[in-house]
Amino acid sequence: MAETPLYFPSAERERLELHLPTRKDADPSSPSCATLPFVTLTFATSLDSALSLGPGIRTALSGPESKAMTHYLRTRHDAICVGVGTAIADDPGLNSRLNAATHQPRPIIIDPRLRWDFTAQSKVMRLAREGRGLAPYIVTLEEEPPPHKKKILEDAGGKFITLTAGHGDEGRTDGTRFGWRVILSAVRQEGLHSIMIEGGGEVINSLLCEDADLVDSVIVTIAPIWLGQGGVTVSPPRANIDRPVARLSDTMWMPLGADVVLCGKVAR
Ligand SMILES: NC(=O)C1=CN([C@@H]2O[C@H](COP(=O)(O)OP(=O)(O)OC[C@H]3O[C@@H](n4cnc5c(N)ncnc54)[C@H](O)[C@@H]3O)[C@@H](O)[C@H]2O)C=CC1
Ligand SMILES: Nc1nc(O)c(N)c(N[C@@H]2O[C@H](COP(=O)(O)O)[C@@H](O)[C@H]2O)n1
Repeated sequence: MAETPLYFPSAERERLELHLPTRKDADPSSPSCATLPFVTLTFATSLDSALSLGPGIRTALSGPESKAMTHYLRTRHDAICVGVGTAIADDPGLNSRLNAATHQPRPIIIDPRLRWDFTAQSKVMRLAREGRGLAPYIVTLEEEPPPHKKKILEDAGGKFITLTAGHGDEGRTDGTRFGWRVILSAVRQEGLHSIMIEGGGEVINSLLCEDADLVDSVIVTIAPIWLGQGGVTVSPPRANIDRPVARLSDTMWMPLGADVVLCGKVAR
């Protein structure tokens, strides 16, 4: 059944503008056009900092108004990133279903060991084949992904991006952690100038813990609900016991339906 398109009013679009990538970020003659993409960290959280009821449980937090905002953000970024945990748990579309959307973001899935079976009935591949979204770029450690998977992915316009693990391995012993700077630089090398990072918990916590300065803008939907213990939470490990991980400056709070959206920059 066709989904109803989402609407996001122009007054709210204008309020978000300061927190979004600009054309300058993609203009090679501009100093803003850097070697890394413009990074927006954006997710929906409960009052107890949970993204979902638990690993593997798709949980709707955003109301219709803030969901429309997220789909507007998807039209304003070249790429959209989630971890393999989210790809498996949610089977997300990662496209924009905004009314009259003219731009779709490139899904980037961080999947070092190729756990996600995108070849079966994944929504993101179906949308790509239907021309309603783009096929994913899958960031992996595997130097030789299975040829049949490679063909399916490439036929739809996607690809595997093989990176080596490095910088950031401290927190993991299995050697499968990419440094975020490495991931972002690979994304930029694909000609993508802006990326919204949606989650899930491990993606967000590792990004904030490793280098919150990589984040240019934060746009968080806060939903008026406590999910309770056992959820996937945003709570990055602290490098220094007596220092917070990061603080936001230039904050703007925007009520949207029953939710409130917090925008800000990581204070430097
Ligand atoms: N409320 C919201 O806005 C959102 C909610 N979610 C929820 O989050 C949950 C999934 O979160 P998680 O289980 O934490 O999974 P995740 O989506 O963060 O994926 C974790 C996996 O990604 C890979 N990964 C992440 N960072 C990596 C790095 N730097 N280097 C190499 N590999 C890396 C690893 O394989 C890791 O096991 C789901 O329940 C989903 O519904 C996800 C996105 C947004
Ligand atoms: N903004 C927002 N609000 C929620 O309540 C959510 N659960 C999420 N989740 C993120 O959106 C993805 C689903 O996207 P599709 O609608 O299927 O395109 C999900 O995978 C999370 O990244 N986001």
